Amino acid sequence: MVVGVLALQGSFNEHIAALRRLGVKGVEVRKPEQLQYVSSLIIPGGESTTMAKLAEFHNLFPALRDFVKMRKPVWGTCAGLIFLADKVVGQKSGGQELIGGLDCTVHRNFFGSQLQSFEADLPVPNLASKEGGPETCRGVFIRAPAVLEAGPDVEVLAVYPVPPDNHLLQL
Ligand SMILES: NC(=O)CC[C@H](N)C(=O)O
Repeated sequence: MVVGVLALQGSFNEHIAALRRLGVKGVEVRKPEQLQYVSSLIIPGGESTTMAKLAEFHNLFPALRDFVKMRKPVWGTCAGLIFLADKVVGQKSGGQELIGGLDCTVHRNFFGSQLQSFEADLPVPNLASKEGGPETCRGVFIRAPAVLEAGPDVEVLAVYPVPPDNHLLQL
């Protein structure tokens, strides 16, 4: 099993290093043809507008969409999640190209700027009972997006509750 990591911009090195710690072979993907040699793909965090421009420049979108359509496993972290969403709000003017395939609406910068970044423990009871891991998972929210709506076939693994008086809900 070889896991591809989209290596255009952002935290691809960290994902490759995490795979190495797990004993899984991870390879950097920069060209469309490299997708043929990986069984699954991670799209890292970073800056989704920049990443989309680079993906467009390298003509990666058609191959990425085919990869998703073949139902091969794809993991999106932060900017990677934005890439995979069917719908995005809060885009820069002119919009940005998406891969799509994940039936959800994502707000690109829901939690604000870099200064508003934070960490929180998220309860993951279903994961813990199915996989036997810890009851919580540390969430790191760096200029983080939020999933505002998810379709009926999307399984939600963890939720970060936003208080009803939070300014973010007025966005
Ligand atoms: N940590 C991240 O990947 C942040 C994503 C960022 N909000 C974006 O628009 O791309």
